[in-house]
Amino acid sequence: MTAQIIDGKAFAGDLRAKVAAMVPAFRAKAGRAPGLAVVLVGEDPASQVYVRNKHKMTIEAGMESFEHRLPADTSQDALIALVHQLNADPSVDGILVQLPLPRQIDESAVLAAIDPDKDVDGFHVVNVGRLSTGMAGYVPCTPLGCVMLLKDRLGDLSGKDAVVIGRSNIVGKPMAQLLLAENCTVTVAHSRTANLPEVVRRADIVVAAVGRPEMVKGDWIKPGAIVIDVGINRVPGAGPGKTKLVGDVDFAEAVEVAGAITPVPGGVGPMTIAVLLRNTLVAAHRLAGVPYEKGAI
Ligand SMILES: NC(=O)C1=CN([C@@H]2O[C@H](COP(=O)(O)OP(=O)(O)OC[C@H]3O[C@@H](n4cnc5c(N)ncnc54)[C@H](OP(=O)(O)O)[C@@H]3O)[C@@H](O)[C@H]2O)C=CC1
Ligand SMILES: Nc1nc(=O)c2c([nH]1)NC[C@@H]1CN(c3ccc(C(=O)N[C@@H](CCC(=O)O)C(=O)O)cc3)C=[N+]21
Ligand SMILES: [Mg+2]
Repeated sequence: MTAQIIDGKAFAGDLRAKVAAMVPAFRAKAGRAPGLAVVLVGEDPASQVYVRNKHKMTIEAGMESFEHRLPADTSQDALIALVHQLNADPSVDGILVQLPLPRQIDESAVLAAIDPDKDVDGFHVVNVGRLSTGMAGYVPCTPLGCVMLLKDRLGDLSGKDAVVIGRSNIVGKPMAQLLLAENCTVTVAHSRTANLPEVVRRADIVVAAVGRPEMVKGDWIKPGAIVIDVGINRVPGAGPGKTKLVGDVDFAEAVEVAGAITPVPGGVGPMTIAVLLRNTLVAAHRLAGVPYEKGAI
């Protein structure tokens, strides 16, 4: 049996179309477009690609995109001053500071400076606390995108055994919180986990967010399990100087065992940007006082 391939790119395209379809009504009521500000510090090539894609898709959704590019030697105070300026700007509904930041800058200090009501990444401690206590708030885009794909495939997730590999603040931990909120039995694995293959073999749902190319092997997967591969790893490709993207899961092996699996590229990655636009639309409604039908998208 070969796994079904979960087409995150198509799902994300539908989600972006739904967001775009709601923008004209918002514009009519609020007298302005939703606005997303993206701040990039330094010249990391991968980050530049993501920021360019975000800008393009924000415009395509009918929203305003404000790009702020700062040099790699920017001070923490200067970055926080920009964040304060964006907090106060009524045309900005969402603020995203691209991570990772250069080493002279304390990430948590910058995230703490973002107005929680504009924190469309869901990284501010207030939104982290809201997620873990079941209050409404902004949920990190990548994990929320993963849950959307899982619910589309499985419907109700109640009672499923889920294993999340990775415990970062931006993927693993919020992923575990969301699965818990969906009534999964959640195990969070990490670099100190003993017998990782055995732990993964128990899971009906496997979410891999590790950053190690093709680490999760086919014989770690319970037959029929759903595999969500968050990993984005650039590795040498066919031919000199060529590179390709692979996930944290050995796709060729896992596809023979899993019930369904996300590919890399074309799986979770495109969902992240679509959810970012969705969160920005929600933020715009809240900040402008325009009612947003709960669960509209
Ligand atoms: N598709 C998307 O939109 C996004 C993709 N990503 C990708 O997801 C991956 C993870 O990102 P991120 O969470 O930021 O990464 P981090 O490096 O912040 O976290 C990696 C986690 O994996 C764990 N880990 C490392 N090695 C092992 C191992 N051998 N066995 C088990 N666990 C291990 C670490 O454990 P410990 O805590 O013990 O060190 C850590 O918790 C990356 O490939 C990244 O590029 C990230 C964000 C968005
Ligand atoms: N504040 C902040 N928020 C983030 O959400 C954030 C961040 N910082 N820093 C970096 C990570 C990574 N990330 C991705 C977004 C889209 C794709 C994506 O679209 N991937 C495509 C391929 C893209 C390519 O070809 O390189 C795909 O998987 O099909 C991947 C990764 C968001 N991140
Ligand atoms: Mg990190």
